[in-house]
Amino acid sequence: HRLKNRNSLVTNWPIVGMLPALVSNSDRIFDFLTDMATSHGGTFKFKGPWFPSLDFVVTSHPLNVNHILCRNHGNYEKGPEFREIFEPFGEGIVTSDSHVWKSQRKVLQSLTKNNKKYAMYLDRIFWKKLEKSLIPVLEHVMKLGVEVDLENLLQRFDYDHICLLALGIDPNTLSVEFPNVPSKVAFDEVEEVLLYRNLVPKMVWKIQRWLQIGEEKKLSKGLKIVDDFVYGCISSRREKLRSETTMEDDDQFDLLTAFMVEEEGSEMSAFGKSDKFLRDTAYSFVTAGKDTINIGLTWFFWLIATHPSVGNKILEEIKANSPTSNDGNLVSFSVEELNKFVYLHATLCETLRLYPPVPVNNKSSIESDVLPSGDRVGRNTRILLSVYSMGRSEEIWGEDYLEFKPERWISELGNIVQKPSYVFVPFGAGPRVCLGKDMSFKQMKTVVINVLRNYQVELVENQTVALSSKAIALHTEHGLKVRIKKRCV
Ligand code: HEM
Repeated sequence: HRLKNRNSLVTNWPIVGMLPALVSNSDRIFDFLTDMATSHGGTFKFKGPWFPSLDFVVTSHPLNVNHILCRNHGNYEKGPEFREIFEPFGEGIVTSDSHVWKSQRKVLQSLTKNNKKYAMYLDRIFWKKLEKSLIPVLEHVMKLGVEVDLENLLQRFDYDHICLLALGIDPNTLSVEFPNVPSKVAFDEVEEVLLYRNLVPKMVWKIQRWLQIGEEKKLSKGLKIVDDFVYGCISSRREKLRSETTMEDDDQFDLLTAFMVEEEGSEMSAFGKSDKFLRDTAYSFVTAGKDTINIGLTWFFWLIATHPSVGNKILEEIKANSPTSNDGNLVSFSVEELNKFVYLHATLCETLRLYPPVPVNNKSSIESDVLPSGDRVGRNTRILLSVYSMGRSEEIWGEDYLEFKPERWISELGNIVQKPSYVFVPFGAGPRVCLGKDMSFKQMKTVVINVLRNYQVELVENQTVALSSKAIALHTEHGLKVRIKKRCV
């Protein structure tokens, strides 16, 4: 075995396979995947125990990623194993495949891209949350002079916003009291257990589920709370729409309402509208959107605080493109106006390169295939596209790949350098690319501009800001402690 494994960073042991290496690296899992992929030319085959199988392929090779996400995407799906682990998602878009995914995608795409009512509602609720929750809470902690966990604050902002967007209800988790709202706590707990299911052999979590012990007991409890919350929103929305002959609150156009009010025969009503369908769609949407923007922003604020010259350039850009008098009012920009913030856009891309909120994109092959790297994958093989490793690849980004350098995104003419979609994939690529991409950029920019115009965000000294090992998304381990001070202009 020593001889066989002499060129590999991990040993493939009899019976247990490479599991010991995975377990001993579980606190640095994304770096472990990066080490594995890099030392094997970008693609690595992980051998799990003999039984039950835990084999997977991890790749960060751009041509393989392009092949899987775009060129031969028909052969790669989320797969039955992924759906089994993420069974709380039901038939929602995030876990579904084939015709179920196609019809959901068509409907959600037409809603998010072409529906004016939805776009207006989206802007309105985002603005309301910014003006009435985020800024007042920042103002409050500034006046008290206390430290605050910026990640926690931004998470609450995202959760309230995505619930308003999908379910039409504001759980109000972002307020000066920082309340522990049961639905949010439960959503987070469910996610933790799903990560656990990813890391242990199927047999283990299935036995725990059958006996209702350990993590699986936590999952059942959490899911009950989440389901009560989501089904509650569905029935109160139905009730409200039934009791109104004309839609009183015509501005309310959340996801649920959109499904309930669309004319028969339109794409949105084509599904039928069972409560279970609405629950699965809304659940997927909330989960896809609740912990992405805030992760991007958390790492952004950390990176600019640790690279003050970058922060100063962003401030100059904000000053150059904003109304001259800063009277403390918030400023809103159209997408076209936001395009002028080239350095800010570059800094956000650089942040997402090094800290992609979704660090690993899961796929599964349908038929066996040969990847462009020459690696063969069998039928029904689990494949992890390591987006995190791609962002830290010397081959893709050059020898300064570990440096935080927004300039790499700006051309000599001062425009954004468009990277091929398969080397920069924090939002995925191809037919399954993220449906919230444009909205995310718009919201991240608007939050940054309004926060930085009015406040200095200072890191609390002597804290360790590290990647979390307990989440599917790229959270920090202990949060991001900051102090907020008024910006003097
Ligand atoms: C920085 C922010 C975000 C990042 C980095 C991100 C990233 C991703 C990634 C990697 C995927 C998986 C693509 C695949 O399966 O190949 C995805 C899918 C998706 N995202 Fe996002 N996302 C973000 C924000 C959002 C927001 C705010 C929403 C909702 C409003 C959203 C809605 C979705 C949906 C519905 C899908 C499923 C698409 C499908 O399977 O067809 N995302 N996103």
